[in-house]
Amino acid sequence: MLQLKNIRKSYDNKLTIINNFNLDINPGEFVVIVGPSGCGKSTLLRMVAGLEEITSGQLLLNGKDISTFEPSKREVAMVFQDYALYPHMNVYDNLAFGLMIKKVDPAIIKEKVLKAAEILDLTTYLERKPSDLSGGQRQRVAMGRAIVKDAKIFLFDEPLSNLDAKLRHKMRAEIKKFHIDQKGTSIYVTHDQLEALTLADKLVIIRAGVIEQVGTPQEVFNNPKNSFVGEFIGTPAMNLIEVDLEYKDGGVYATGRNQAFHFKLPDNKTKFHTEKKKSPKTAVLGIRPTDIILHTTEEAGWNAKFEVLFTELLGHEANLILKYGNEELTSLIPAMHMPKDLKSAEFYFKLHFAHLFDSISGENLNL
Ligand SMILES: Nc1ncnc2c1ncn2[C@@H]1O[C@H](COP(=O)(O)OP(=O)(O)OP(=O)(O)O)[C@@H](O)[C@H]1O
Repeated sequence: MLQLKNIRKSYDNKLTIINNFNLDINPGEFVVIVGPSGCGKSTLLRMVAGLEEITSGQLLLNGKDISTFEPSKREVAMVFQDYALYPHMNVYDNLAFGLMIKKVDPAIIKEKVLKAAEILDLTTYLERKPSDLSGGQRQRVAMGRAIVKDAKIFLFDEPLSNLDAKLRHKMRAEIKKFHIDQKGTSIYVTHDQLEALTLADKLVIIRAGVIEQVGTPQEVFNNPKNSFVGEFIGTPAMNLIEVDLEYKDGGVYATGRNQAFHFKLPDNKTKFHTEKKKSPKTAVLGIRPTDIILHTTEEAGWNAKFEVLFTELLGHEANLILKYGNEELTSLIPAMHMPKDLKSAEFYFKLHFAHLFDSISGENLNL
């Protein structure tokens, strides 16, 4: 088990990049750390690898503090975004190099390299230089170097960001398979929330070096702790709409700016009032694009008319940009449901899936 306890990183004791970072990582877990560019993800990973000094806090591996250990003594292997392959060496030597430096018996090196090459389907490329490989093959060589190290913990620093979309999708599946086959523990850093949702057993969302939420992808997606997480996870991004709240007739009513819509909130969204006895005058309504659908006559209630500003056809889905006052909302609907009259189409908000966030702190009012 790997534990990060009160980890802090600052440069020159002034600029704090990571603050009070606490995380438990269980054996065999695939942990994905996701956050916007510059939030400290790579720094965190480099501290676990031993490539960056930890300013304060503890890094415990099975209870033992390894925060001052040399990288080679940490049982970790890191796969970098730019693969960090030696350009003048062929694949075999790239895989073997780390072991050669450690003066491992050549027969054992050969055995390990050939095994790693077989696992990663690289056997026919062993003589090639990195420049003669595709992006995906280079990525596999980088993973091969992690395998031959016999590491228990694999660290991935945005390993797919240099690949095109199709290959990224393929390599994502390969990395997950690699993790399962190696029976190791993986920590994977990305700013791509789709990669995060699809790979993680445990998802960690960070902003400016601080953890915003930890949970399974489903937990985080269904119950975002605040509007930052709600907007960051899920694509297209969650719509955030400022609303005024009114408390009357035993219910809570929300009104959009410019009176664009007015509706009673479902009971499961008003626990902040009924159970926590809070009565804020304003809030931010978070609603996912897939929860704004075209209104049909069977559905009663929470509907409003919008102009469709423009449409993006994505094969079987369509992204609609709706005009709301001076703002825009996004709706994602099946392409076959495209409205006929784009000037005035009626949409239905699935409010029982919406979220209400505090106007100032952004906290989910119902959690
Ligand atoms: N040696 C350094 N001295 C001062 N600041 C640094 C140093 N190295 C990194 N930083 C700063 O630390 C912050 C976090 O950097 P880091 O590379 O960890 O972010 P990241 O979340 O991995 O970003 P990205 O997704 O863009 O790779 C950034 O603001 C960066 O400018």
